[in-house]
Amino acid sequence: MSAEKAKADRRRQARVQGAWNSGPARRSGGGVKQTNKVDGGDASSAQQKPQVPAANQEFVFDGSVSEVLAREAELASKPVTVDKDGDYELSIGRNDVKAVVQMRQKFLSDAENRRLLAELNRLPWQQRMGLDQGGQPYQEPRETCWFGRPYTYSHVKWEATDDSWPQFNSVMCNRYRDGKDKIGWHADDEPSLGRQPVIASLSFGETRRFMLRRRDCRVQTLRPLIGDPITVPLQSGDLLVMRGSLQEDWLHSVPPEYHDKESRINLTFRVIEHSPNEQLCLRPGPEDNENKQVTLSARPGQMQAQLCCYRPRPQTQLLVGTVLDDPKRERGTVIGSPISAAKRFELGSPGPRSHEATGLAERHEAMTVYGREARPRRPRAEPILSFRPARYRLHITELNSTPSSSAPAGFSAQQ
Ligand SMILES: O=C(O)CCC(=O)C(=O)O
Ligand SMILES: [Fe+2]
Repeated sequence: MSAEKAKADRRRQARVQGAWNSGPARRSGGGVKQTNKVDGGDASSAQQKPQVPAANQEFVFDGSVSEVLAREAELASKPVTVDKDGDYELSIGRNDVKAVVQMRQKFLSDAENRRLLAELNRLPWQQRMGLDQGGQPYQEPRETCWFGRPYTYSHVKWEATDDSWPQFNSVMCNRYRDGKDKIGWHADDEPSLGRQPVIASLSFGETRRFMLRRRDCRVQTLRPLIGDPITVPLQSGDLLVMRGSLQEDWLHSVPPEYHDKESRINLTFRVIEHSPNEQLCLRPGPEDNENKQVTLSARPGQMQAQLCCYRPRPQTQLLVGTVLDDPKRERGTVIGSPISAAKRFELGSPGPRSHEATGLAERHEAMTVYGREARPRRPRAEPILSFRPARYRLHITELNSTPSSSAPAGFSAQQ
């Protein structure tokens, strides 16, 4: 059977097993259930592709993952617009974590929106220089402003409504002065945001198109079918929340417009878990013997990563070198070569994007890295993110050696 025919068969099968309806989602035992609430787009292209859903209908699916993928592919084969309030499940990612956008139109009242917009225009906007992927400098095609920890902007208050809402501690501000200003395809997937971050975006001023497109496809053969972007027209006062695997599996952008546009301001509220290469400078105070520790990252119901610094008894010969993991004791211990001078520690979790933190330890001071399980708030499902001491790499270099120097002084260990 040719690949084309196999694809067509899969799509036909998905059509037979799934059914569009306008009522509430049907419960089913077992299988994969996916509820999509998407608009179908314009009528002319709907004619070419007969299985496109009508506006506001729901698709309830009982079937295998490959059938769901075929269904997704069919949906993605024509442009989709997210322009109504609702929670949109765009795809199912690793560990069955869904990529979700939540739309709340007119989240802010017009009066509140106007008042905030006037205030926002007075922020210290800058047009900053960045480096593109080839390392070439470029000027950002919009104005930006950042408020990180501590969070000082106080006009927008977020009350947690349930424990899946994080306590935002930072906000990225973008000002698109006219239709030419834009932000290119990207995902907010920096290590400092943690895995599967919740990002809340508030828009002010001119309506602009926020676009979403699949970064990749889990089933290679479907790749050509997954590609048309989803359009989210973001109007003044709209709240859009990105969560789940959205940053892993999707890219987003605000493209330039080819007709006149007024200025638009967008705020994206985020949780910065830690800054890469942050100097933790964990040192027990000279006078006291107090141990110090810092939490690198913590998520409700999941492992907490901590870096702990303590002053051992004077007669202890301190050894530094690798991180041992003892799941029973739930801690890693730093052992190895003796510390003779101040050392720099770089702590990173493995994987394509490593989370890194740097700590300092002086003679007679020890660093311990450990993860401990936070008390789960709800029954633990498949963990989305777990920090396990055994998976940490600990690099030890002399303080005065540059990070890029080939072989670190001392030694470098990887579990
Ligand atoms: O302007 C927007 O709606 C999106 C901004 C954005 O994606 C970002 O700041 O990362
Ligand atoms: Fe973004």
